[in-house]
Amino acid sequence: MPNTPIISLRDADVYQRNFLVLNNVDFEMQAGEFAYLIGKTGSGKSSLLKILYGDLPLQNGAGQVAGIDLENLSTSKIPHLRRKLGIVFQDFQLLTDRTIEKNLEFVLRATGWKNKSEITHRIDQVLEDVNMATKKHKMPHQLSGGEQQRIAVARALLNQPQLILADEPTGNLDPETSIEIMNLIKRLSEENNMAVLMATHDYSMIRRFPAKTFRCENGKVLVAESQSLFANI
Ligand SMILES: Nc1ncnc2c1ncn2[C@@H]1O[C@H](COP(=O)(O)OP(=O)(O)OP(=O)(O)O)[C@@H](O)[C@H]1O
Repeated sequence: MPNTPIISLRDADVYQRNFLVLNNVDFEMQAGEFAYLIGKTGSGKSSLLKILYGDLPLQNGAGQVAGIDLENLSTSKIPHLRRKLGIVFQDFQLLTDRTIEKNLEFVLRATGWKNKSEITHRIDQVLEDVNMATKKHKMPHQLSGGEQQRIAVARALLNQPQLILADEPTGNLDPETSIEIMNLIKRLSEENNMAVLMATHDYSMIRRFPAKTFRCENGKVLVAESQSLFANI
């Protein structure tokens, strides 16, 4: 549907157990848009992302992600939501006991893929997308942090999502590798018209790759004014 936002929240409350982390959140992102999510430690960035990928329930308010309603999202609907998203974490979260190929195959099978040759083909495609085709048979521990994050990005791409949610994806990487990963995510977002919402503490990345920036502050999510972003650094 044209002009349907990829993410919308209306008057949404975000709880961690009984603790109200964010309240009356109105938030919207359009297809293909790239945006940052900033805010102090504990301000609610991860909690907001968790609402969007169905890891926390939306208790009050309305919301949809990639056309799926977040209100009353039943456990059985969560896999459907997750197939429409790619998620990238700070700590990569690869399965350490199997090769890169088997890591990717695991996700495809868990999301309903059955045909062996289609699985192999899709794995080769995403590894090509992140320039990691030669690492297919390696174990995660044989790769550098930056390479492991590339594989995590490839894993996020498997089901051709319209949206990537990234929680501090450069948080464990050195500055040079962080730039590489940012270039990769930016390129993939542009090539595939894929929206990206990236939580980060890394203002040097925002400075280098400027984009719309939301800030979690005092229980609210606001669009950050660009001139105030770098006032303190
Ligand atoms: N599992 C949990 N149970 C109870 N409270 C939690 C839980 N996880 C987070 N919180 C609380 O919710 C609030 C928001 O946490 P959240 O992890 O969303 O912040 P954040 O902005 O992502 O922080 P950081 O930058 O440190 O990752 C914090 O006060 C935190 O203590």
